[in-house]
Amino acid sequence: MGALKELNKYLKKYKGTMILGALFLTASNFFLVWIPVLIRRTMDEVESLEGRGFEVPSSIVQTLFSTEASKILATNSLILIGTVMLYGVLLFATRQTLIVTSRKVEFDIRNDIVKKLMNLSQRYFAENSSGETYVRATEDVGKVRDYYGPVIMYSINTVTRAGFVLTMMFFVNPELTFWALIPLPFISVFAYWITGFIHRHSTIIQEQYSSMAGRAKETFSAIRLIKAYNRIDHEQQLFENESEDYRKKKLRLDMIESLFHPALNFLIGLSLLIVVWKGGEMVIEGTITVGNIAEFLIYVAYLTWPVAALGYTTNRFQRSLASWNRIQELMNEPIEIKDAEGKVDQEVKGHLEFKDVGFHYPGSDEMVLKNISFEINPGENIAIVGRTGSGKSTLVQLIPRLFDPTEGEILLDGENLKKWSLSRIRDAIGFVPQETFLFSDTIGDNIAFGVEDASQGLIEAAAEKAQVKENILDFEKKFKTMLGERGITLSGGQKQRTAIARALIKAPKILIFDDSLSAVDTKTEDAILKHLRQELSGRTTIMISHRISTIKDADKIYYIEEGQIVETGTHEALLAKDGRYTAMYNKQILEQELAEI
Ligand SMILES: Nc1ncnc2c1ncn2[C@@H]1O[C@H](COP(=O)(O)OP(=O)(O)OP(=O)(O)O)[C@@H](O)[C@H]1O
Repeated sequence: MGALKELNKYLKKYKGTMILGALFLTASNFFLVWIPVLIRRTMDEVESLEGRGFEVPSSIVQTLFSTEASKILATNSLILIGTVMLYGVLLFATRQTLIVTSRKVEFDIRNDIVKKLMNLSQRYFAENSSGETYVRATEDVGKVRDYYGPVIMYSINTVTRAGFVLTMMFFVNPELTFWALIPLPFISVFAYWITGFIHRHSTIIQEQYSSMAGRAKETFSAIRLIKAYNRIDHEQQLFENESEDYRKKKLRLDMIESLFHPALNFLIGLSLLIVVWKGGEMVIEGTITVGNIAEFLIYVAYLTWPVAALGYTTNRFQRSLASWNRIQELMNEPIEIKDAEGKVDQEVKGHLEFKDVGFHYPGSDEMVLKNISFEINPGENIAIVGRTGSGKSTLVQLIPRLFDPTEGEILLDGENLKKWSLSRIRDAIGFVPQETFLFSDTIGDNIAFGVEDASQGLIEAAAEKAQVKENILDFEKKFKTMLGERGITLSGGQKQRTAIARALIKAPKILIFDDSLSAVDTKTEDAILKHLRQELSGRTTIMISHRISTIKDADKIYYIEEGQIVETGTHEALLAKDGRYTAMYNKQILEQELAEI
């Protein structure tokens, strides 16, 4: 019941429309029940004319209203047409209010989910697969929408229609009503059972479909690898297995669905048979008229859908609740990284200080960073080096608060990062991550990503500084060249330089390069660094690299090993120490010499 209350919260905004929709639906059912009455009246009135003889009318105009019989038929037909039209208009109004509202609520819920997801910490995304998250925002929202739309609409429909129809039936003949109603509960139970079965199997089929689609997606993404390794037949076989599984499950569901309507019609037929049989006896006894039987038959037909809908709706309601609970789990996830109350919201100068920072990833006890302490003055240029897996990327991810330290604190301009306005910090940082991600969009828009309404001049200047402008101008559509699935694929080095341009266009106070030049050759690297040096002056810069040539000019270099800073100093000072840094340097010099031979 608590969940129901929560579900209904979303309806508050649309209360007026919902009430209006309920009134339309009630009114439509009110008019509907008069249709059988009119039919019965017509039949009975026409029957009463039997034996009185008919005058043959000479024209259509004369037909209408000219004889007593045609007068009855014409009047009743007009009333009938009017009633049916009124019913139709009200039904249209019902769907336009109730179903349209359910779409609006669906829109609201989906927006809330996406907003929540955007603010959740990296921990959530590490613990939940992107597939699960996608299902929450799509399928689960769709199933919850069923509650606001069909479930509410069919429930109101069942109650009001059954109310009106049963009243009319009892009014005509309570005994015949009793007989006619006998098969109806079976219809309801049958509909409940069959929709449950369909739902369970649809879920299985959906999962199978996702698995098949996932395999196809992976296969096409890796098509070059598959061809190069001559695994086409093997992959084809794997796909066929998945496809065959899907086919079998789908056919089983199709069979059950094909049984649904004949079985339902059989039960409805049973009801109608009882009415004709029992009603026939009553006509012979003189308790009811032939018109009453026709009237009853229509009433029974009217009742069957709402009664079947009872089972169907109960099932859908259960599904909506299950989906709602899954959505609630997501909505109740704590937002761990957020603005503090009374947040610091001022211009960032770029002074950074790590104080005894320790960190382990959520779900793991292993400390990836231990007792990290260092300070960077505004405009200073520092570098972090170390072997793979030593914790370099983890360290820089703490600065834009993608994670918070588990021990110690990080100060920005003397204030703990946690006290700062999140958007202030993130706006002040230009981050070039280790793995470049480019959107399926134009190169220009990819560069302009972090800046609202960036001018073409600004985009081109950023591309120039990142040494990628010439490459872009070589493309036919230049900055309008599409990237990604529907466009071209950039080389690794071009991608990295586009990502650097994306960071530079923000003109940020703090720049972080996480191994951002690994895919460019040393000549291009030199050219980029030369340009960057001017760009970096006045900005706090942290540069991670495996290549000593990239960072040797830094104001200070930190060598990290197993999450700890083990050596610090300028390039020269570190070489003089003849420690790990020197060993790394010598190894790289040797490798370079060997490559040149
Ligand atoms: N999300 C995560 N959950 C758990 N452990 C992680 C996660 N990300 C990284 N690690 C682990 O943390 C350690 C440090 O990783 P990190 O990426 O910071 O190293 P790195 O020095 O940047 O390495 P590289 O130079 O290869 O990029 C590694 O042992 C890695 O396996």
